[in-house]
Amino acid sequence: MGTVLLSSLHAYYTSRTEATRDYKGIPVLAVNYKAYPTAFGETGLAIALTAEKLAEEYDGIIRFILAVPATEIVRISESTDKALVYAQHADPVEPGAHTGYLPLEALKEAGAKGTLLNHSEHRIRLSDIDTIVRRATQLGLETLVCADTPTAAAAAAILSPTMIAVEPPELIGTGVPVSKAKPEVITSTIQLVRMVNPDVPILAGAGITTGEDAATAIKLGANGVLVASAVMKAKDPEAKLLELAEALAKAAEKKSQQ
Ligand SMILES: O=C(CO)COP(=O)(O)O
Repeated sequence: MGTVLLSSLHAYYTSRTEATRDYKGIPVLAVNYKAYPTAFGETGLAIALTAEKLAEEYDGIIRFILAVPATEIVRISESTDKALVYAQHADPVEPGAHTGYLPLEALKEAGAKGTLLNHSEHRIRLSDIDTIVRRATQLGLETLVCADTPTAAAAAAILSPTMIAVEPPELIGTGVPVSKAKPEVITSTIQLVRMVNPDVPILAGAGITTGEDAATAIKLGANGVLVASAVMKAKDPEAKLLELAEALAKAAEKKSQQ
């Protein structure tokens, strides 16, 4: 790719992402609550309070994101600050006659700081991702776009979301970690995404269960992990969050010394 094209793409990314936080260098621990029974009511809130406590302890070391069900955004965002509350999906509509849809403005009003988009369990069209990322940036909301393959991740990265996550659907919820079973998915994603977007943080997800799984993702070059069942189905979610946070912090520190 020509240098002129690359530098104009870079200027474009900078203009699109300046409304959002600087994630550079700080590993991300993103927890997707999905619609697990523990995601709602008191249990969902308890997990968020634990994450908030850890986010305060690990301030400047780990960035915590909680992608919670739409019904829980108000409750959880009222009790968190350092752990950022995201929605799990947004629709490409403005407030108006759209029964059952989730406009970005409504998510923001409820207290969300961003939204997950295009999860394998809730896919949307590329053109809709483009619209939502653009509008979210204007509204000061972050976007974490999920992709199922390295090429899909690169396609999403060109839209300049706040972050990208690659998650092979066949490993989601299996407890078989992408970082060990399919490390090439992470390394190819990094390689392809960096060809079109030099800065966007890249998370790895699917089957990430232990601190070691998370550390391996960092070793492979990921900027963080997106996890669900390991935390939401844990007997002790607090211990699991701590295990993941400690491992991410250690792996990131080791990496920065290399
Ligand atoms: O889909 C995921 C996160 O968005 C990954 O799910 P698991 O962590 O349960 O494999």
